Amino acid sequence: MRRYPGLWWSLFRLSWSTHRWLTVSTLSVLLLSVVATGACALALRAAVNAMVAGEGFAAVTAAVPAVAAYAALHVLQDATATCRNAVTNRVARLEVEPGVHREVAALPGIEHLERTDYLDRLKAVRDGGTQLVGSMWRVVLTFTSVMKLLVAAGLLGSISPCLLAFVTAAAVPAVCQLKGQRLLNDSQVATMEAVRLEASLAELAVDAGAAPQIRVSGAAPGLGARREAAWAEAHRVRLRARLAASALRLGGWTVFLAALLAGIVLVVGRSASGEASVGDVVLAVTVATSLGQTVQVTVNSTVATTTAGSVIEPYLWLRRYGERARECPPAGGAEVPEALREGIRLQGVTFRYGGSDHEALHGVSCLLPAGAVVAVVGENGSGKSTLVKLLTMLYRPDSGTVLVDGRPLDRLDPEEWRARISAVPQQFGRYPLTVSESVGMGDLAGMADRERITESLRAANADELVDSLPEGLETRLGRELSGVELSEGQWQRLAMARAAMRRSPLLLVLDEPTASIDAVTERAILDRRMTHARAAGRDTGGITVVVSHRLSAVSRADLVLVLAHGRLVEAGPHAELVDRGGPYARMYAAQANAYRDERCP
Ligand SMILES: Nc1ncnc2c1ncn2[C@@H]1O[C@H](COP(=O)(O)OP(=O)(O)OP(=O)(O)O)[C@@H](O)[C@H]1O
Repeated sequence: MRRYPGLWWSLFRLSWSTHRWLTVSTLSVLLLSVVATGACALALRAAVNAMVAGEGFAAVTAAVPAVAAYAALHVLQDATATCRNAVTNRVARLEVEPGVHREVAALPGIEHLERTDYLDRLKAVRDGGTQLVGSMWRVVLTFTSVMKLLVAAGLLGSISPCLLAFVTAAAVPAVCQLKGQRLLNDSQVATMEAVRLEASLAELAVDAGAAPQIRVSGAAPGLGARREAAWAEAHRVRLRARLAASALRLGGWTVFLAALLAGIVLVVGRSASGEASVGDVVLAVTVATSLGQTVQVTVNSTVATTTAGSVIEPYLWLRRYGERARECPPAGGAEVPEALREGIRLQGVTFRYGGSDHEALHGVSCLLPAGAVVAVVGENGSGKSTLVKLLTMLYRPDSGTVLVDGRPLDRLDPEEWRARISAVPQQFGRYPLTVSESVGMGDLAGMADRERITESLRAANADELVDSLPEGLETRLGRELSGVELSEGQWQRLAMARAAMRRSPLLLVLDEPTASIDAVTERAILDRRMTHARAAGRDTGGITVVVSHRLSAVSRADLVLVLAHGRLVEAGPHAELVDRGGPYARMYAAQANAYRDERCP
């Protein structure tokens, strides 16, 4: 909570600098409503006292401002809501939410996009801009409500100091409601995991990718039961908290109403004994009635402000995360070489994902020679993708160093390094664009170069695919926008073509680039890429790293790195590793036997 005032102040400044007139209007109507509250009660007292004294003209003179202030109060109530909503929505949608998206995109690496703690908070904040800015205006509203309470206290105190005790009673419902809200918040936090599980299982039930296996295995009832159990668990805890909060609220308002009644009885008694005027009675009733309303607004604003903690906390967390990420930018100072001479050297590279209990890579040391085609193989989870993520600077090693021709990778500017590399990641994007746009995105500078796009498609064996599409390069892709839907392997070929847009990268990473492609085409694509990579590598020393499970497809690589449980267990050319009879030879023999068995049952 200590950082909340700072956040509200920065949101107010943002509101002031971007939507000044709306901000001024909102503040003005809020302040006018405070003045109108006091003016209405005072004018009413004067009118009633004049009437009782038989002073007709004075009564009418006082009644006019009383009616005007009363009318103004109602108009201002609507105007406050309209102005507040308008400024809140504009600042949230036009400033805060786009700011969050910019911040996410500006963070170096992708670690944050794979961390559930980051993603959970991002989800809470992404569409919560209105709640965030609204919380700042709620604070302003609470201030004006407190000012109204002070005005009411002054007016009641002018009748009798005893009535000030009645104002104190107004705090009881506020405290009770806040306590109740805390119970509700705690119950939300306690059941967050069950709610998340319920939501994930609900999504899984309608996920097209998961549907075939769910149908075939008959898992739907089991998943449904698990989902219902998660929902019931969350519902039970939340219902109990809601009942307790309602009981507290009821208790608080009962105390307030009892005090209200006692206050009115007191003033009527004083009036009967001549210590107070009839106008005082009217004033007390008017103020007391509006006090109830003011207390309600104050309580609601305070509760809404504390509820906004569910957005404010994640927002502050994301900001701190961004600040910390920016505090340790790449040291810089080293330039990305024009061409590689030695290659990329890994020295004792160790890495563990945030929240994971084991190292994905442990003490990996090797040289990826300039101009070479390097295959990275190993069983599932052995660390292959992690290795290429470190090479593409999506993550940094926890210890150890990656040297690019002797220059520490983490001293290169990530943007400059990425401008000189190219990659087909394991999870490639399916861009819902036209074919030419989808491929051209591989190098924005070449987006308009049709020849280059066609060449890139040829390099990925995707030229025939494009010829078969209704509008060739201009065919829109993706089911979402009524475009043509491609098969997994066809999408993958487009991703390969995208990576081929950069002609001579210093590092080309192909992480299972052909996993969804049939074995014959895979061999053809990889052979073609390797030939191209070797030719390009001779000029620039560019290195090609291919991650694959099909060992026969990468047997032509210059160097094979074999990973097991995050460790480099073997390295060398294919033939040498086969002769050595170690883990690689065993994996290779097992795959060859399986292939033979398949062909000769
Ligand atoms: N985002 C992540 N958060 C936490 N742990 C992760 C994450 N990604 C991978 N891991 C873990 O790191 C280890 C290495 O994963 P990696 O993806 O590098 O393996 P891989 O060899 O590429 O596997 P596969 O052949 O299945 O693609 C695994 O134990 C995996 O569970």
